Amino acid sequence: MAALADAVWTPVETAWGRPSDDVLLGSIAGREVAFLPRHGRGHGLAPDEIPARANIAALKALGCRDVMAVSAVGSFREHLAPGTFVVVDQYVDRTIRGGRSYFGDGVVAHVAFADPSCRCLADRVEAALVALGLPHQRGGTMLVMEGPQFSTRAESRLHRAQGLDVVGMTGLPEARLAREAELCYVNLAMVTDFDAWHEGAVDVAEIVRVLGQNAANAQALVAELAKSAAPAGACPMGCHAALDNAIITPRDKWPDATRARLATLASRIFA
Ligand SMILES: CSC[C@H]1O[C@H](OP(=O)(O)O)[C@H](O)[C@@H]1O
Ligand SMILES: Nc1ncnc2[nH]cnc12
Repeated sequence: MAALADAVWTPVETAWGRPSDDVLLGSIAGREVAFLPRHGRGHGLAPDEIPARANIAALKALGCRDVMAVSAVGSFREHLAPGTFVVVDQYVDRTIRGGRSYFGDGVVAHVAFADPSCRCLADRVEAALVALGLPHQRGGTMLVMEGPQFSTRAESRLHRAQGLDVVGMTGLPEARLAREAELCYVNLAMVTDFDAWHEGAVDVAEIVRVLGQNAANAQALVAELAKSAAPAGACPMGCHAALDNAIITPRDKWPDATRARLATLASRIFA
């Protein structure tokens, strides 16, 4: 992230443990920006080893309001060629990993997740893509698979026939947790390959090559997004009030330890 001024890698500890790595804190055009590599620097964490709860909790604790997640994805569509960006608006979950909620342990909550992406933040991401002239599609459904192996050809053909757009391994539970943490969240997926439905097979070397070719575009996009104005006050989509009407356990039944942990995530309710 060359655009990040005065950048410092900063350790963060959360009630859900340490995030994937230290967080790079800096600023772009006077706006504070935090960057967290979800696989860690050097890519030492497999998709199911990513501490997603700690990652989102760390960003929340640092005062982040908007989270743009960037993911490398395979494409199920002929027109979504490598190098294309997709502003993801829906997900289909094929993961089996745990750690998908901050709730439980005596405090039960069910947040709405019908519209998993923040439309206001997606508007700003789209505007940045347009400003930079980058190939993109606004909206698209990401299939999140467990991995770490890529899909079989049969799985890939099935998911393509189901009308899904892209496939990745990390978009969930991240988006679920961002909603519970009352953050605005959108995933910007960068297509690195046609998945196995296409000829040939997916190959990490090819993915890394395409990522390398498009890293400058992704960085320029983050810089452009940071320059765009966030709406003043609470998110009009309600992201900052996601826990209103979601908690079913009465306050007087909340165990102290759980309440204290949740207070680090949503102090307006649990502090
Ligand atoms: C390097 S290919 C597989 C790997 O790439 C994607 O990572 P991310 O979502 O963090 O960009 C995919 O989900 C897999 O984890
Ligand atoms: N084809 C693919 N399947 C799953 N995750 C991916 N990340 C990048 N390409 C992928």
